[in-house]
Amino acid sequence: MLQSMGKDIKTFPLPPIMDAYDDAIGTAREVYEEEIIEPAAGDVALKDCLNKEQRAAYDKILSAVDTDQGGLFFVDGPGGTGKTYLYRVLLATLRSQGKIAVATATSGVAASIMPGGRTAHSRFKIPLTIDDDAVGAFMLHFLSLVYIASRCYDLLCLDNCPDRNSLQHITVPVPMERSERSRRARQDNKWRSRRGRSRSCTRRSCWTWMTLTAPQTQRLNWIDFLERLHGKRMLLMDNSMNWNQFESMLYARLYGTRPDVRDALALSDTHVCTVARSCQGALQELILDECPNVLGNFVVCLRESWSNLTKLTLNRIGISDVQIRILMLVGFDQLEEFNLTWCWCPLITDRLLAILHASTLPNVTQESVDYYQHHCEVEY
Ligand SMILES: Nc1ncnc2c1ncn2[C@@H]1O[C@H](COP(=O)(O)OP(=O)(O)OP(=O)(O)O)[C@@H](O)[C@H]1O
Repeated sequence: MLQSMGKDIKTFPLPPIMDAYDDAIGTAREVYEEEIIEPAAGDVALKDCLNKEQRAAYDKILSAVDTDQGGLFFVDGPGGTGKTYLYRVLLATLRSQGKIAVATATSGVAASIMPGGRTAHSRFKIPLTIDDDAVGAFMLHFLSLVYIASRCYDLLCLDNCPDRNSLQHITVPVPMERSERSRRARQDNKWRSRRGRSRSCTRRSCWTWMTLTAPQTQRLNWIDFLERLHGKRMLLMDNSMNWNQFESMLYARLYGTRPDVRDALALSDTHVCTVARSCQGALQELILDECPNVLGNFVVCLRESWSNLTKLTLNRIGISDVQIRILMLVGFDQLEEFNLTWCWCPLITDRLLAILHASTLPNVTQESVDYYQHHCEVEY
């Protein structure tokens, strides 16, 4: 057929692989690859041609990005009504402002018609072998929110979303207004603990608050993950039997040093606060003291084993004025126990967690994947 048109297969070579990424630049590959996409000047100008409905969607979505409020929008319409056109303009506008807009689609064909488009499976490293569409769809949205919340990306377009229902289960958290008290405290460069002691609060805004009680191998992967999300200050509550080993690895990974304090509450301003198994009383105090001052991006609560402490943590955070973007509870069946009306909270079960680890985290070991495959009985 090609020959009949005077062509040859050699006229259509594979696109060249241009991998200019270099670890040494210190930017994550996912961010680098999106940052280098140049918006076509013509695409930015297309915004003047948007029709009324497209313009309304464009304004609403851009406003959610510009005001830092976030949002989850489902753009629907019959074929040929201009959805991809809208994405094209949005992508170009944000990219021309130096923001990172990620164009993904669930099929290669759909991805190829968006500038810089990639399949979601490729972008988020979702394994193609996922057998349950609902899980796959949920993961797409979940990961997109994680990336956006982590400030890696400003906007994510997911064209040809396979499962609109999964969107209905997800609402995006609206960051809470910080109270006057916190603002004043920050201005004074002090905050007052429950017992009236004053401490410096200048760096508290970057706390990442985690409760980690997952198996050893998984825990290390979470550290990689959070590192990638630029979360540097962490409070780890841990009930690991292998506490010393874990703690050493954590410190070595983050700081190249070992902690001074072992098997004790070690709370300081030096980025990582660790709490050992034997210190539950101290931990309780810590929660009461520190939670009102957490302004981090994430609360990650894994497992039920410290249910009471987790509940205490959540209640403390709930009554404070925390700007929490994503709360994940893993393996908690009774969400109503918690006062969660203030926060977006998907329930991540073991199965989802296994996929998350297997697909997105670096250095996932076969051992950790096997662990979940053999121990996961709860289905999403
Ligand atoms: N406001 C507009 N001004 C001019 N052309 C437009 C406008 N909106 C869409 N188009 C054109 O209409 C055609 C169909 O638009 P588009 O591909 O965006 O539709 P779609 O809803 O994504 O379709 P599908 O669901 O089949 O993917 C394209 O050629 C596009 O350039």
